[in-house]
Formats: sequence, C-alpha cells, structure tokens
Amino acid sequence: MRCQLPTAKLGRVSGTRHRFGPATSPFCGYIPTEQYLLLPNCRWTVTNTQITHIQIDNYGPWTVTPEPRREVDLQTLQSRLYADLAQLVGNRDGYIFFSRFDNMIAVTNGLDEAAHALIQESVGNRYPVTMSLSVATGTTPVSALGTATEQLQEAGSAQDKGRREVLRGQTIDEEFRKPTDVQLAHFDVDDATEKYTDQLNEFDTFIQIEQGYAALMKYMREAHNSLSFFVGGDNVIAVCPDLDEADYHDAISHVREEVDVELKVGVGRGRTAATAGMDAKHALETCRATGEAVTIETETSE
Ligand SMILES: Nc1nc2c(ncn2[C@@H]2O[C@H](COP(=O)(O)OP(=O)(O)OP(=O)(O)O)[C@@H](O)[C@H]2O)c(=O)[nH]1
Repeated sequence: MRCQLPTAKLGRVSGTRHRFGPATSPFCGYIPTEQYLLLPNCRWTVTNTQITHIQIDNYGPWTVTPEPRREVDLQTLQSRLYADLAQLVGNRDGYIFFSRFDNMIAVTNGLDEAAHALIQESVGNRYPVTMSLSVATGTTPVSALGTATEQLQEAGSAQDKGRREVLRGQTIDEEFRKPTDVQLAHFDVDDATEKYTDQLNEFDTFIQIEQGYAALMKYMREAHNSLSFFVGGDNVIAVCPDLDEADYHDAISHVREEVDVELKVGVGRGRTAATAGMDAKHALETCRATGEAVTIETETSE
C-alpha cells in the first residue's frame, strides 16, 4: 500500500485527517495524523511531487491572426516567456521545463496559490498572450501531471477563445511538506565532448544526444513513471518517484542497448526542486570522481 499524501485545495487549508491508500482500494480512507504516522506499510521515502502544467491560452489561433506571424517573433516570444518563467519559478525554488514551449511543465513544491497567481498576472501584464496554470500533486510525477492536465482540459480546449487565465488544482499544505518530496535525476552522456562534440559535425552530434534523450524519456515514462526533459548540452533532468539504484541502472542499460549511448546519473532528494536538483548535480560530480554510473545522495542537504 502506498500513502496518498494530503493536499490542500487551492485557497483552502486542509484539516488534520490524512487520506491513505489508492481511491479504488478497499483500504482507502481517512485517519488522524497520529495513526497515519504509525501506518506500517507507508513508505516514508515516498515522493510527493507538485506539478504545474502551464499552457499558453489560445496560442495556435494567435500565431496566425490576422495572418501568420513572423516565425522569428514567435521564437523570441516563446524563449523570453520560458526565460521569465525560469526566473519566476526558479526564484521560488521550483524548476520549469520548456517541453513544447506553448505547454510547459514545472515542479512547484513550495509554490502556493498566491505564488501561482502572481506569476500568471505578471505574464498577463507583460505579454501579448495569457497562460493557464493547473496544479496537482501525486506520489509519482506522471500521476500529478495527469491530474493537472485533466483539470485544464476540463476547463476548456487549448484553442478555446473563452478559456483564459485558468488557475486551478491543489498544492501541498506547508505542514505536510517533507525533505523527501521531490526526487530529481540529472543524467549526462559519458564523454560527450570526446566522443561526439570534438569528432562529428554539430548536427550529427545533436542526433546522437537526441537519440539518447528520446530513448531515455520514453523508457523513464513507461517503466519508471518519470518525466524527463532535455536541458541543454548532453544533459537530461528526470523528475522521478521513489526510484532506487537498480532502477537507474536499468534505465541506463536500456538506453545503451537501444541506441548505444552511455549515460551516468546523479540523484537528489529535497523539499523543493532546487534542493533536489543541486544534490543531483553534486551526485553527478561524485559519478565523475568515482567512475560509478549511478550515485544517489542519501542525505538531502536540507
Ligand atoms: N544544462 C546543463 N548543461 C550542462 C551542465 N553541465 C554540462 N552541461 C553541458 O553539457 C556539455 C558537455 O559537458 P560535460 O557533460 O561536462 O562534458 P563530457 O565531455 O560529457 O564529460 P563528462 O560529463 O565528464 O563525461 C557542456 O558543454 C554544456 O553545454 C549542467 O549542469 N546543466
């Protein structure tokens, strides 16, 4: 049985009862805090990732109204919006990934409704487009994102003129946040400079790196309920549930077998994406120093 950790509806404070068990399970229910803490089967290392799905409102029609807009201008808008959001989310210890630029995915543990509303308002005031935000939590990042996306889809289509600046979902109550809520894995291609960058033309290097990324992102999604994002160079950051060393070795082996790209990975845990991400980077440095393919920081730096 896995714990389902308590969350707060946006704008409301939850009580002290704790829900446990999957909603479909006969063991599901609500119990007081003291009993919840004593549940024998609860894995206290379980993650509780808070994910925000960000979607530019009615962007498709806007890009061709009144006629197709210059591509360079769209590229500028998208990259500036991402850069702004990286600061707005990052300064509050979250991480945001550009994914498709018109839709972005953020790890927002520590950002409450007010923080989301402020970010939304700031963008609405400064850009010719608005964006909708949907927040959800889950013991896996995939389930959290699934809920967040469903909430947004229920509010209307991405190309619905009337659906603007939606803000909905759930955040984690401060009192229930833990130093193990977020698990991030920072993957890196082994010796990318020597094998590819200094040997091949830039496009062929790009193909090698992207093939590694494509194989990894798909496998981590399907086998390990994780969301993996290319972040530049030869780096991929995966937002993971409570995976262990064997799971990471499994993913690395899969990528090696499928596309012959060799990876290493550093893993960190934290109350926020910022802490987990920094610990993951230190763990990756340990991989470089020891030659190990997988290093998991066992203590969070919090
Ligand atoms: N986004 C991001 N990019 C990075 C980071 N570290 C390195 N890079 C990028 O990755 C490229 C390759 O750097 P490395 O991964 O250090 O080089 P390498 O040749 O693969 O060497 P090893 O990683 O030690 O095997 C750099 O040019 C950067 O563009 C990081 O922490 N974040």
